[in-house]
Amino acid sequence: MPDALQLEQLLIRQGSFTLAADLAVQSGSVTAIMGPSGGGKSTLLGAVAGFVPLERGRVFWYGDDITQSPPGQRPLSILFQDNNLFPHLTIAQNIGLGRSPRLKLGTPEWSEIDTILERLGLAGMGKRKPSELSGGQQSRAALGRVLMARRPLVLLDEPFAALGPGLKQEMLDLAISSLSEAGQTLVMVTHDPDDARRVAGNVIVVAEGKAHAPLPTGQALDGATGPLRGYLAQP
Ligand SMILES: Nc1ncnc2c1ncn2[C@@H]1O[C@H](COP(=O)(O)OP(=O)(O)OP(=O)(O)O)[C@@H](O)[C@H]1O
Repeated sequence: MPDALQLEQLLIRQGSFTLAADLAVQSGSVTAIMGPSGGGKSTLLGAVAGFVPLERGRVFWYGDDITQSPPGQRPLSILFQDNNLFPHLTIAQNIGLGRSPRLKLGTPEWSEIDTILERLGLAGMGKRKPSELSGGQQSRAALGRVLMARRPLVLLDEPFAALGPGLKQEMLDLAISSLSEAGQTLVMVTHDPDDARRVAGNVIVVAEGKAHAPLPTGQALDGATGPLRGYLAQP
Protein backbone atom coordinates (compact mmCIF):
# COMPACT_ATOMS: atom_id res chain seq x y z
CA MET A 1 0.00 0.00 0.00
CA PRO A 2 1.25 3.53 -0.72
CA ASP A 3 2.11 5.92 2.09
CA ALA A 4 -0.73 8.28 2.92
CA LEU A 5 0.92 10.42 5.55
CA GLN A 6 4.58 11.19 5.58
CA LEU A 7 6.42 13.05 8.31
CA GLU A 8 9.79 14.11 6.98
CA GLN A 9 12.44 14.99 9.54
CA LEU A 10 10.02 16.72 11.88
CA LEU A 11 11.28 18.49 14.93
CA ILE A 12 8.79 19.87 17.41
CA ARG A 13 9.88 22.01 20.34
CA GLN A 14 7.68 23.10 23.22
CA GLY A 15 9.77 24.78 25.88
CA SER A 16 12.35 22.20 26.97
CA PHE A 17 10.41 19.33 25.36
CA THR A 18 11.47 18.17 21.90
CA LEU A 19 10.10 15.44 19.66
CA ALA A 20 11.61 14.18 16.41
CA ALA A 21 9.69 12.14 13.82
CA ASP A 22 10.70 10.75 10.45
CA LEU A 23 8.11 8.18 9.41
CA ALA A 24 5.26 7.26 7.10
CA VAL A 25 1.77 5.83 7.63
CA GLN A 26 0.26 3.52 5.01
CA SER A 27 -2.92 4.33 3.17
CA GLY A 28 -6.03 2.82 4.78
CA SER A 29 -4.14 1.48 7.81
CA VAL A 30 -5.03 1.68 11.49
CA THR A 31 -2.00 2.85 13.46
CA ALA A 32 -1.78 3.19 17.24
CA ILE A 33 0.46 5.73 18.94
CA MET A 34 1.76 4.40 22.24
CA GLY A 35 4.31 5.38 24.83
CA PRO A 36 4.77 6.84 28.30
CA SER A 37 2.67 9.68 29.63
CA GLY A 38 4.15 13.02 28.62
CA GLY A 39 6.10 11.35 25.82
CA GLY A 40 4.49 13.50 23.13
CA LYS A 41 1.67 11.42 21.64
CA SER A 42 -0.88 14.26 21.65
CA THR A 43 1.80 16.69 20.54
CA LEU A 44 2.53 14.51 17.51
CA LEU A 45 -1.16 14.44 16.54
CA GLY A 46 -1.29 18.21 17.04
CA ALA A 47 1.63 18.66 14.65
CA VAL A 48 -0.05 16.52 12.00
CA ALA A 49 -3.26 18.51 12.47
CA GLY A 50 -1.41 21.83 12.26
CA PHE A 51 -2.15 23.07 15.81
CA VAL A 52 1.38 22.52 17.03
CA PRO A 53 4.09 24.44 15.12
CA LEU A 54 7.13 22.68 13.69
CA GLU A 55 10.64 23.80 14.27
CA ARG A 56 11.62 22.01 11.10
CA GLY A 57 10.53 19.28 8.72
CA ARG A 58 7.61 18.71 6.38
CA VAL A 59 4.25 16.92 6.40
CA PHE A 60 3.04 15.26 3.21
CA TRP A 61 -0.36 13.82 2.39
CA TYR A 62 -0.14 11.50 -0.63
CA GLY A 63 2.91 13.44 -1.74
CA ASP A 64 1.37 16.91 -1.33
CA ASP A 65 3.24 19.17 1.05
CA ILE A 66 0.65 20.33 3.61
CA THR A 67 3.18 21.75 6.09
CA GLN A 68 1.88 25.29 5.62
CA SER A 69 -1.84 24.42 5.37
CA PRO A 70 -3.99 25.82 8.17
CA PRO A 71 -5.68 23.15 10.35
CA GLY A 72 -9.12 23.59 8.74
CA GLN A 73 -7.73 22.96 5.30
CA ARG A 74 -5.95 19.72 6.14
CA PRO A 75 -7.58 16.48 4.95
CA LEU A 76 -8.32 15.27 8.46
CA SER A 77 -10.67 15.16 11.43
CA ILE A 78 -9.69 14.81 15.07
CA LEU A 79 -11.70 13.24 17.84
CA PHE A 80 -10.57 14.39 21.29
CA GLN A 81 -11.50 13.07 24.68
CA ASP A 82 -13.46 16.13 25.72
CA ASN A 83 -15.89 15.62 23.11
CA ASN A 84 -16.28 18.39 20.91
CA LEU A 85 -20.10 18.91 20.93
CA PHE A 86 -21.65 22.38 21.01
CA PRO A 87 -24.16 22.46 23.88
CA HIS A 88 -26.56 24.95 22.26
CA LEU A 89 -26.94 22.94 19.03
CA THR A 90 -28.97 19.79 18.52
CA ILE A 91 -27.31 16.44 17.96
CA ALA A 92 -28.26 16.54 14.26
CA GLN A 93 -26.76 20.02 13.91
CA ASN A 94 -23.61 18.95 15.74
CA ILE A 95 -23.21 16.10 13.26
CA GLY A 96 -24.01 18.43 10.35
CA LEU A 97 -21.09 20.67 11.33
CA GLY A 98 -18.83 17.90 10.08
CA ARG A 99 -19.90 18.72 6.55
CA SER A 100 -20.58 22.44 6.76
CA PRO A 101 -19.31 24.73 9.53
CA ARG A 102 -22.26 27.09 8.84
CA LEU A 103 -24.78 24.28 8.61
CA LYS A 104 -25.60 25.07 5.00
CA LEU A 105 -27.06 21.65 4.31
CA GLY A 106 -29.70 20.49 1.83
CA THR A 107 -32.25 17.69 2.11
CA PRO A 108 -29.78 14.97 1.02
CA GLU A 109 -27.35 15.97 3.76
CA TRP A 110 -30.05 16.00 6.46
CA SER A 111 -31.12 12.53 5.40
CA GLU A 112 -27.47 11.46 5.49
CA ILE A 113 -27.42 12.69 9.10
CA ASP A 114 -30.49 10.52 9.82
CA THR A 115 -28.68 7.51 8.34
CA ILE A 116 -25.64 8.21 10.54
CA LEU A 117 -27.85 8.61 13.64
CA GLU A 118 -29.43 5.27 12.89
CA ARG A 119 -26.12 3.57 12.30
CA LEU A 120 -24.76 4.87 15.59
CA GLY A 121 -27.79 3.78 17.58
CA LEU A 122 -29.06 7.35 17.98
CA ALA A 123 -32.18 7.10 15.80
CA GLY A 124 -34.81 9.63 16.89
CA MET A 125 -32.36 11.60 19.05
CA GLY A 126 -31.34 14.15 16.41
CA LYS A 127 -33.43 16.95 17.93
CA ARG A 128 -32.02 16.56 21.42
CA LYS A 129 -29.29 18.74 22.89
CA PRO A 130 -26.04 17.06 24.00
CA SER A 131 -26.96 17.46 27.68
CA GLU A 132 -29.98 15.22 27.05
CA LEU A 133 -27.74 12.31 26.05
CA SER A 134 -25.64 9.93 28.13
CA GLY A 135 -21.84 10.09 27.96
CA GLY A 136 -21.73 7.12 25.60
CA GLN A 137 -24.39 8.64 23.35
CA GLN A 138 -22.47 11.93 23.26
CA SER A 139 -19.39 10.00 22.12
CA ARG A 140 -21.47 8.45 19.36
CA ALA A 141 -22.63 11.90 18.27
CA ALA A 142 -19.04 13.18 18.17
CA LEU A 143 -18.14 10.16 16.04
CA GLY A 144 -21.14 11.01 13.83
CA ARG A 145 -19.63 14.38 13.07
CA VAL A 146 -16.37 12.74 11.99
CA LEU A 147 -18.31 10.32 9.76
CA MET A 148 -20.20 13.25 8.24
CA ALA A 149 -16.94 15.09 7.58
CA ARG A 150 -15.63 12.25 5.39
CA ARG A 151 -12.03 13.38 5.71
CA PRO A 152 -9.58 10.73 4.54
CA LEU A 153 -7.40 10.91 7.69
CA VAL A 154 -8.88 10.57 11.17
CA LEU A 155 -6.86 11.21 14.33
CA LEU A 156 -8.26 9.76 17.56
CA ASP A 157 -6.80 11.17 20.77
CA GLU A 158 -8.23 8.68 23.27
CA PRO A 159 -11.76 9.95 22.69
CA PHE A 160 -13.41 7.17 24.67
CA ALA A 161 -11.00 6.91 27.60
CA ALA A 162 -13.48 8.44 30.07
CA LEU A 163 -16.15 5.82 29.33
CA GLY A 164 -16.17 2.58 31.32
CA PRO A 165 -13.98 -0.25 29.98
CA GLY A 166 -16.82 -2.13 28.23
CA LEU A 167 -18.25 0.96 26.58
CA LYS A 168 -14.78 2.21 25.65
CA GLN A 169 -14.10 -1.00 23.77
CA GLU A 170 -17.49 -0.99 22.08
CA MET A 171 -17.09 2.65 20.98
CA LEU A 172 -13.57 2.13 19.69
CA ASP A 173 -14.69 -0.88 17.67
CA LEU A 174 -17.63 1.09 16.30
CA ALA A 175 -15.38 4.00 15.38
CA ILE A 176 -12.77 1.82 13.71
CA SER A 177 -15.29 -0.25 11.76
CA SER A 178 -17.38 2.70 10.57
CA LEU A 179 -14.37 4.81 9.63
CA SER A 180 -12.20 2.18 8.01
CA GLU A 181 -15.16 0.97 5.95
CA ALA A 182 -14.78 4.12 3.85
CA GLY A 183 -11.05 3.50 3.41
CA GLN A 184 -10.03 6.20 5.85
CA THR A 185 -6.55 6.14 7.33
CA LEU A 186 -6.72 6.08 11.12
CA VAL A 187 -4.14 7.11 13.68
CA MET A 188 -5.11 6.68 17.32
CA VAL A 189 -3.44 7.38 20.64
CA THR A 190 -3.97 4.61 23.16
CA HIS A 191 -2.50 3.47 26.47
CA ASP A 192 -4.20 0.11 26.20
CA PRO A 193 -2.21 -2.71 24.56
CA ASP A 194 -5.43 -4.73 24.18
CA ASP A 195 -6.97 -1.94 22.11
CA ALA A 196 -3.88 -1.81 19.93
CA ARG A 197 -3.85 -5.59 19.47
CA ARG A 198 -7.54 -5.64 18.60
CA VAL A 199 -7.72 -2.85 16.06
CA ALA A 200 -4.30 -1.57 15.00
CA GLY A 201 -2.01 -3.16 12.43
CA ASN A 202 0.93 -1.00 13.44
CA VAL A 203 2.23 0.94 16.40
CA ILE A 204 4.20 4.18 16.44
CA VAL A 205 6.17 4.24 19.69
CA VAL A 206 6.66 7.75 21.07
CA ALA A 207 9.25 7.89 23.81
CA GLU A 208 12.40 9.73 24.83
CA GLY A 209 12.02 12.50 22.33
CA LYS A 210 11.34 10.34 19.29
CA ALA A 211 8.34 9.05 17.36
CA HIS A 212 9.56 5.76 15.88
CA ALA A 213 8.53 4.43 12.48
CA PRO A 214 5.45 2.15 12.68
CA LEU A 215 6.12 -1.45 13.70
CA PRO A 216 3.70 -4.35 13.30
CA THR A 217 1.61 -4.36 16.49
CA GLY A 218 2.75 -7.79 17.73
CA GLN A 219 6.37 -6.81 17.33
CA ALA A 220 5.93 -3.47 19.11
CA LEU A 221 4.11 -5.05 22.04
CA ASP A 222 6.23 -8.17 22.36
CA GLY A 223 7.09 -8.30 26.04
CA ALA A 224 10.58 -9.72 25.75
CA THR A 225 12.16 -7.42 23.24
CA GLY A 226 9.68 -4.78 22.07
CA PRO A 227 10.42 -1.06 22.34
CA LEU A 228 7.50 -0.58 24.75
CA ARG A 229 8.83 -3.13 27.19
CA GLY A 230 9.70 -0.74 30.05
CA TYR A 231 6.53 1.27 29.60
CA LEU A 232 4.18 -1.71 29.46
CA ALA A 233 5.79 -3.23 32.54
CA GLN A 234 4.73 -0.21 34.62
CA PRO A 235 1.64 -0.69 36.78
N1 LIG B 1 2.00 24.19 25.15
C1 LIG B 1 3.03 23.56 25.72
N2 LIG B 1 4.14 24.22 26.10
C2 LIG B 1 5.19 23.59 26.66
N3 LIG B 1 5.22 22.26 26.85
C3 LIG B 1 4.15 21.54 26.49
C4 LIG B 1 2.99 22.13 25.91
N4 LIG B 1 2.09 21.15 25.64
C5 LIG B 1 2.67 20.01 26.06
N5 LIG B 1 3.88 20.22 26.55
C6 LIG B 1 4.83 19.22 27.06
O1 LIG B 1 5.08 18.35 25.98
C7 LIG B 1 5.27 17.01 26.42
C8 LIG B 1 4.38 16.05 25.66
O2 LIG B 1 3.03 16.19 26.03
P1 LIG B 1 1.89 15.33 25.37
O3 LIG B 1 0.59 15.80 25.95
O4 LIG B 1 2.03 15.37 23.90
O5 LIG B 1 2.23 13.85 25.86
P2 LIG B 1 1.36 12.54 25.76
O6 LIG B 1 2.30 11.46 25.36
O7 LIG B 1 0.17 12.77 24.89
O8 LIG B 1 0.93 12.36 27.27
P3 LIG B 1 -0.35 11.63 27.94
O9 LIG B 1 -0.21 10.17 27.65
O10 LIG B 1 -0.16 11.92 29.40
O11 LIG B 1 -1.58 12.27 27.39
C9 LIG B 1 5.03 17.04 27.92
O12 LIG B 1 6.28 17.06 28.54
C10 LIG B 1 4.27 18.33 28.15
O13 LIG B 1 4.53 18.82 29.43
